[in-house]
Amino acid sequence: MALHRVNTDDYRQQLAEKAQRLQEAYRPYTDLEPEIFPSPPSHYRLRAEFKVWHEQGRAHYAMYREGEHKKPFVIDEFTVGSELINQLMPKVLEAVNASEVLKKRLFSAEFLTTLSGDALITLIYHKKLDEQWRAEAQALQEKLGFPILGRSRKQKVVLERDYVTEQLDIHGRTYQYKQVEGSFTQPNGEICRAMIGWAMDACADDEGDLLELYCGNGNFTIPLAGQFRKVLATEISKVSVASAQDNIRANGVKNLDIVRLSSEEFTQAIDKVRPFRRLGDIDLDSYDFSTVLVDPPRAGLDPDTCAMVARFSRILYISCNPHTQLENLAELTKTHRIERFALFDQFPYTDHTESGLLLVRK
Ligand SMILES: C[S@@+](CC[C@H](N)C(=O)[O-])C[C@H]1O[C@@H](n2cnc3c(N)ncnc32)[C@H](O)[C@@H]1O
Repeated sequence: MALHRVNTDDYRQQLAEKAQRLQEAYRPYTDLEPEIFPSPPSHYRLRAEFKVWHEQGRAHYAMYREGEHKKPFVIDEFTVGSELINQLMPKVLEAVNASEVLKKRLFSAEFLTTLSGDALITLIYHKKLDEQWRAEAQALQEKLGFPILGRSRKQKVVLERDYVTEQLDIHGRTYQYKQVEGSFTQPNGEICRAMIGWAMDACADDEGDLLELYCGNGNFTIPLAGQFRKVLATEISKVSVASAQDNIRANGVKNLDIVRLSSEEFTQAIDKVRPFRRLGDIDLDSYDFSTVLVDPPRAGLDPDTCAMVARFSRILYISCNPHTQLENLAELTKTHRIERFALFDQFPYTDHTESGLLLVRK
């Protein structure tokens, strides 16, 4: 289904059906009913990417229907996108259509917004971006009051900044995050808050140290650091690690180290298969890990990481793909039982499901 327009009256029903499907799928491993975290029924997506379609000299936003990748259809609203995306869409399009320089060979427009009201617009072209483009994009940026970023093959033109700043209120505290264009950020802001709050509750009476793999920009790590003695987090993306370092400073966190290591590399490091210079002076033996948090990409945990994670007393496993989480559960439930089970409706009106599990050693 194309998601530019949705029927919000169906929301509760589709969520109930999704919860039932999830419960059925996990029944081999747990009798628990999932705790359900609903999304706002509209305007929940903080980022959006549109194809730009040119017709009779005018540019339009367009999307593809699933399975129809040759023929996009033109849209003029995007009800699942944040209010701010919907406010910016016509303004950007009007300015593009009023300027040959901004319009010519523009093929994609991306919007990144935050719950706290920040935004960044990326315009992507099939042409080299020159001084004239820069001047016109600068004028548009000033008119909009939000930064514009230009991209084309091997070119990235940052006029003001290439990131947005998010502020999330969770359990009475406000956390600040730098979110860089092109790097991973949770698409549904309210669900992101719910997931972090749930993870904090799941670790509330934990003592010891936390290890986090796939930590992104420190989205979970920074609030969770307040609940542990020491935290070590790892992530593969250079850009996300750099944002995480900035986010540590911005939030005044003192007990957290972030290292750029893939989960496969971290598994080798902790098993002393080989040393990693990227660990610097971090002594892995100085940690008394009680909990591991994993939030892997759709592929789930590779077999070696899964086996390493199974050595922890408590495993907090956030997943955007129940199929791979279930594959990992076949292994993890040999040693652990599921104590908490949650459904976060990150992607309403689609079959995509985000789930959370707390596994505790039997
Ligand atoms: C689903 S995102 C979660 C990020 C973070 N937990 C958050 O809430 O924003 C998965 C993250 O895993 C990272 N990643 C992908 N493959 C990885 C690997 N093999 N090892 C470590 N990190 C990886 C991605 O760069 C991405 O930041």
